[in-house]
Amino acid sequence: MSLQAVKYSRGRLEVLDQLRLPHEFHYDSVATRAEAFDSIASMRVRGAPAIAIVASLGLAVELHHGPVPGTTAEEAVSHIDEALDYLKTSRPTAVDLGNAVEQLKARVRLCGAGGSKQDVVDAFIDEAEAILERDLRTNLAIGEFGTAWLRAKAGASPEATVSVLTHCNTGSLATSGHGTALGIVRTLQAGKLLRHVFCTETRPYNQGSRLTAFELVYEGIPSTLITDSMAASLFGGRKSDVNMAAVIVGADRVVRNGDTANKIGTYQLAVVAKHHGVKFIVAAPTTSIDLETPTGAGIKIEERRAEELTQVTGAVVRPDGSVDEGTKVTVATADRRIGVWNPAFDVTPAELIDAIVTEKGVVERGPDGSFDFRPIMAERWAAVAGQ
Ligand SMILES: CSC[C@H]1O[C@H](OP(=O)(O)O)[C@H](O)[C@@H]1O
Repeated sequence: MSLQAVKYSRGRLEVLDQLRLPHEFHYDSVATRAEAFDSIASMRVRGAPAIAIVASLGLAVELHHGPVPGTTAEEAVSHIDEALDYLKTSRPTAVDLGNAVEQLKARVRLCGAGGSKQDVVDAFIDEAEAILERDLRTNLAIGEFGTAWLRAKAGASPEATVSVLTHCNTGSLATSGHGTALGIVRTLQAGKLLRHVFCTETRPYNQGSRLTAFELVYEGIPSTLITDSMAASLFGGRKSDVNMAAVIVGADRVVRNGDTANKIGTYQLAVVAKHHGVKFIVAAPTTSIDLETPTGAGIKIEERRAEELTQVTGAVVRPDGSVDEGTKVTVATADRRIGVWNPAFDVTPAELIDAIVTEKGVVERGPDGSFDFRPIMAERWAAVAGQ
């Protein structure tokens, strides 16, 4: 049984507050679009698929309890469109949220033509619940495809188990369950192909040390936590008994040529992996693929507030190691504060990625150094090409 980022039944959504992990296990009730927005923007819930799920279900719960303004189907469609446009602004980089918004809008528009106001509300709730239900199946398929690829291309076998490194958190706390990159780790473990998984701390939010380590220990998966700066030494000094086969990461947005936005620090892991001959694979549902953006240059990278770097776990650790709980830097001292640059993501160029594992199959980098998603996303390609 893995940890659950969300608990949902029709009319009720509870979201695990990941800012409190691993010290405290607390679920917030989310019953409105505003509560869903705040949970996402504050990163109490995070992870590209989980963000889309909470936004969709948070609005579904609000609509379930009503009242929904207006009397006609058209008024209901317009009300929902406005709410979805608001939720889409909660975090800009992960494309799953934008794709879920478009999927939900299309469903209610279809129903709005000739249906009643209640038909539109029911259609929205059904579609939001379908997004939740589909996510777990997607992650299990990613796990199977990724494991098969590692067996074929990285020599994973019960006789020659492999070690992998993962960055950030892409497990049950970032999805509806099983996970994407961490889903491949779970499937490797279930198939007795995993020797060891290394997870990076993933500063400054510490998704690795607070969330991934928590998931791995919770399930007894053999694992070691390292700081983000230790990866090169791990690969460079890797002993044969580690058998480091691949870096496996998630994605917030994969664009048409395969360039991939993911947690800050991913790009440097790709460079180090290339230097040391370690495979580098991205695990992402097709809902994380944005065919409308040609290259990584078109990806908006979210920048977050300086305090995420200057305050560690809500306190400031003084030079002598003592902790000052909740220290706030006042305006008077602002001129003495260090400048901070805090991009939440970076872009790994396609040329550094060996394969992108989706629920519809694995796409490998082509001879021209980019990726061709047409074989697994023909319909979406046609729609984009037709624009
Ligand atoms: C399957 S989660 C994908 C992706 O989302 C995470 O970002 P954040 O924790 O800021 O929401 C991270 O980049 C994961 O790789």
